[in-house]
Amino acid sequence: MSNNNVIKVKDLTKMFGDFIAVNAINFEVKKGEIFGFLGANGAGKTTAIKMLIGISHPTSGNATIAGFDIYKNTEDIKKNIGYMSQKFALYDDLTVRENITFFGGIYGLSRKRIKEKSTTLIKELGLEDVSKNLVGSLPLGWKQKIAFSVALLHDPKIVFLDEPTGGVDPITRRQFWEMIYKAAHQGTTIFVTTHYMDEAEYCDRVSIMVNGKIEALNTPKKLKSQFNVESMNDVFLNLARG
Ligand SMILES: Nc1ncnc2c1ncn2[C@@H]1O[C@H](COP(=O)(O)OP(=O)(O)OP(=O)(O)O)[C@@H](O)[C@H]1O
Repeated sequence: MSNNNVIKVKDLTKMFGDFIAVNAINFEVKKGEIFGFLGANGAGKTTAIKMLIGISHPTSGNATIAGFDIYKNTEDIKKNIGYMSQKFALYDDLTVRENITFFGGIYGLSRKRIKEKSTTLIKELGLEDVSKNLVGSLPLGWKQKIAFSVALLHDPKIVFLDEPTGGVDPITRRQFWEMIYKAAHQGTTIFVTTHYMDEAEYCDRVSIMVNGKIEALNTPKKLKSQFNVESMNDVFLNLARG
């Protein structure tokens, strides 16, 4: 195993009673890689992510995140990762700047650093005119772009994105992915779930989970050639149909 692998997962399993939600999954993710974690609804993606970020205890198996053990080093994991999802991102009743300040505080950044980061971030996102507006008043796509930047505030080694672009229009999704590429280019590892197959094409490698198991894992190009199809959508349909 190379030291370049910032996520290492070995036989990771989660059971709820007799039901196996995540069934002995294995994979590794490299520094700066964009890793797509795909699967139909209920395949086990969120359950797996919860174990990887140290908020759910596995039934069995192992994993390390940025070198930290998911059983023993959950606090270190939290300091070294960012997280955002479609369901939880920012506080609607705080302004853009207040959200940045709030999350910066949670991540342990100094007041000075928070101020610097807010100014740069608001400028980079072109949000100068709305920085004092409540986040709840902004379009969903803007919120998700701000939420992604906020998830990167503390310069995490890995960022976990659970359906970050759900419900966002195609143009804004494309802009969101430009932000993902930029972060990955700067060395941040991106672990992303999505139901949009065009987004699967943007990933360096993609795993596809079916009923708790990883049934395929490779680059989009190799997956398409393996299944002898033209698109990731067809790869996905082949696997989901079983
Ligand atoms: N706390 C729980 N107790 C019992 N079953 C659970 C629990 N959490 C998840 N499950 C079940 O585990 C399976 C996997 O759920 P999970 O949320 O991980 O899927 P998912 O791939 O993230 O789906 P989606 O794309 O809909 O978010 C589902 O059948 C779900 O009902």
